[in-house]
Amino acid sequence: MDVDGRGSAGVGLRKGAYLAMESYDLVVIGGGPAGIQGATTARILGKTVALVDRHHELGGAGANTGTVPSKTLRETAVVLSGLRSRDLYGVDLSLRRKATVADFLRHEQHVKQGLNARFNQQLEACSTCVFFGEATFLGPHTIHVRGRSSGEASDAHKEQAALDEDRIIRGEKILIATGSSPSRPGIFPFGPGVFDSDTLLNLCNLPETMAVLGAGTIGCEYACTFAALGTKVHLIDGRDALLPFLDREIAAALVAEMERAGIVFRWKERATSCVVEQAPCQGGPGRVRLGFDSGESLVVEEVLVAAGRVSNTATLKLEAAGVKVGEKGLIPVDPSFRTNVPHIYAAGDVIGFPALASTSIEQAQRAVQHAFGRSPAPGTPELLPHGIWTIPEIGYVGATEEELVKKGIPHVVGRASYADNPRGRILGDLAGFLKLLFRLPDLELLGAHMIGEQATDAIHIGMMAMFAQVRADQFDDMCFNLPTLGELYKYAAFEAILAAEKIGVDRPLPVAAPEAL
Ligand SMILES: Cc1cc2nc3c(=O)[nH]c(=O)nc-3n(C[C@H](O)[C@H](O)[C@H](O)COP(=O)(O)OP(=O)(O)OC[C@H]3O[C@@H](n4cnc5c(N)ncnc54)[C@H](O)[C@@H]3O)c2cc1C
Ligand SMILES: NC(=O)c1ccc[n+]([C@@H]2O[C@H](COP(=O)([O-])OP(=O)(O)OC[C@H]3O[C@@H](n4cnc5c(N)ncnc54)[C@H](O)[C@@H]3O)[C@@H](O)[C@H]2O)c1
Repeated sequence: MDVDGRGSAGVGLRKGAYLAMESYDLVVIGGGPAGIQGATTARILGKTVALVDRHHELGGAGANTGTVPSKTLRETAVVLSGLRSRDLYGVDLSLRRKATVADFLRHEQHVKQGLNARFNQQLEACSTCVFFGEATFLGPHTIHVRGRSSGEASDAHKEQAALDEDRIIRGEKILIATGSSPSRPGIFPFGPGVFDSDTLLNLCNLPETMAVLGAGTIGCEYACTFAALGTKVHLIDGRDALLPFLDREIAAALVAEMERAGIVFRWKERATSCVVEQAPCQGGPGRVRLGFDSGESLVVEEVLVAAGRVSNTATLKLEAAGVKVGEKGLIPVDPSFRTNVPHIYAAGDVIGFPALASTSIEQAQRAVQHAFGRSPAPGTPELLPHGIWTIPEIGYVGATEEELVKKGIPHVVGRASYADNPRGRILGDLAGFLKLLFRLPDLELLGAHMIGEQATDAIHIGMMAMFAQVRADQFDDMCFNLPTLGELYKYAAFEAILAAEKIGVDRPLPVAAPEAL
C-alpha cells in the first residue's frame, strides 16, 4: 500500500485520520525499544506501518519501567547521597540532607516524559500510525485492537479514550514485540509495601529498611540504589552466588563493595510467606513480615520482588495466528527472527535471552529488514557488551576466566587498577579495576571485565578490540589519551605481556601501524 495514499489529512498520532486505513505492510505489536525500532526500520524501507501499544506512554519497559528509569534513579541516588564526591575532596558529603521520595523520583519523571515525547515525534515524523489498545490475533494477518473506549478508560484518559476505538487491522507482515513483565510469585500480596520493578515507581516514601527478593540484575541494581540513599537493604536469593555469569573476580569485588555499602546478603533463602502488617504511608512506615524456608523471618518497611520476568504473550491469542509458544511464554524464532508462521516475526524480550534493550533494538531491525527482503546478517551479534548498573558499575565482553579454564584455553591475565590510573584517582574511585584475558601464545584478547566508575562505557574499547582481534602488544604499542580510563587497557595488556614472558611466551612481532592521515 502506498503511504501517500493516506493523504495529507494527518499522519502519525492523529488517530481519527486513519479509520479507513486498516491494512498495512507491517503491523507492530508493542511500542517498546524493539517495536519502535521495527516500525522505524519499515518506514525507512518505504512501507506502511501501524504500531499498537496498550499504554499511552510509548517506550515500553525500556523507557517507562526498566532500563532508563532504573538508571536515572541510580544516578539520582548517587548524586543525592554525595557518593560520587565522597572520595573527591576528602570531605564526606553523603546524605547531608535526607532525600525525600519526591527528590528521588523527580529526575526520573523528567527523563521519562522527555523520552515519551521523543518517541511520539519519531513515529509521527516517519508517518507511523499508532493505535493505543490491547492487541489480540484474530487470524494469521488480522489483529483486533481493543481500544480503551471499550469500557476501561479512567477519567484522566477520557479524552484520549474517545479516540482509542476498537478496530481490526491487517498486516501483510507482523512483528510481535510485546516484551516481558515481572514474574509475580503467588505468595506476595503486591500493593502498598510490596513492589515489583514496574510498581516500584509508586513508592510513597523512602524506606529505612527494605528486603529485595532476587539477587539477579534487577535486584542487585536496585539494592545498590537504595543502599546509596541510606536504606538498610537485605538482598535475598535462593542461590548462593551473585550474578553467576560474571567473572568470579569481578563478582567478588562487587560483593565486597555492596557489603561496604551496608547491603546484607541472605543466600539460599526462599521466601515462603509475606504479610503486610502495616501498609506504608497510612500513618507511618510500612511493616512487612517475610518468612523463609529456613524457618527464619525478617521484618522490613518495604519489599521489592525481582524474581525474574515472563514474556507478554498470554493475552495475544497466538493460537488464532498459529504461532507456537515455548516455555515461560517465550516465542521461538529462527536466526532471522521468524516464528513458525513465516510472515510473523518476533523480537526483544518476548523471545527471551539476552532480553536487553540494546539487543531488542538490533533484533527488531534485522527482523524487519528480513521481512522486506533486505539481507541483514542473521541473528544477534555474538560479541555482546554487557553493562550492570550496580554501585560500582560493571562492564564486560567475551569470555570469563572460568570459561577459559573450563574449555582448557591457555591464557594470561592482565589487570590495571583505577587507583594506579590518574583518571581513576580524579574520579575518586580507588576500588575499580580492569581485567583482560589474552589467549596464549598469540596474546589475542578473549575477554574484558571492568568494575568501577564508567565501566559500562569503557568496556566498548574491549568490545571493538575483540571484534578486530587485537593482541596485547598492540594495546601496549598505542598511545592513549591521558588522563583516561582507556589507558587502563594499555597497562593491563602490559601486565599480561609480562606474565606471558614469565612462562616463556615472547611478545609477538609488531604489526605495522596504520599511517597517520
Ligand atoms: C528494572 C529493569 C532494568 C533494566 N535495565 C536494562 C539496562 O540497563 N540495559 C538494557 O539493555 N536493558 C535493561 N532492561 C531490559 C530492557 O528494559 C528490555 O530488554 C527492553 O525494554 C525490551 O524491549 P521490548 O521492546 O522487547 O519490550 P518492552 O520494553 O517490554 O515493550 C513492550 C511493549 O509492548 C506493549 N504490549 C505488551 N503486550 C501488548 C498487547 N497485547 N497489545 C499491545 N501492546 C502490548 C507494552 O505495553 C510495552 O509498551 C531492564 C529491564 C528492567 C525491568
Ligand atoms: N543492566 C542490565 O542489562 C539489566 C538490568 C536490569 C534488568 N535487566 C533485564 O531484566 C532481567 C533480569 O530480571 P531479574 O533480575 O528479575 O531476573 P533474574 O532471573 O536475572 O534474577 C532473579 C533472581 O531471583 C531469584 N529468585 C527467584 N525466585 C526466588 C524465590 N522465590 N526466593 C529467592 N530467590 C528467588 C533467582 O535465584 C535469581 O537469582 C535480565 O534478564 C535482563 O533482561 C537487565
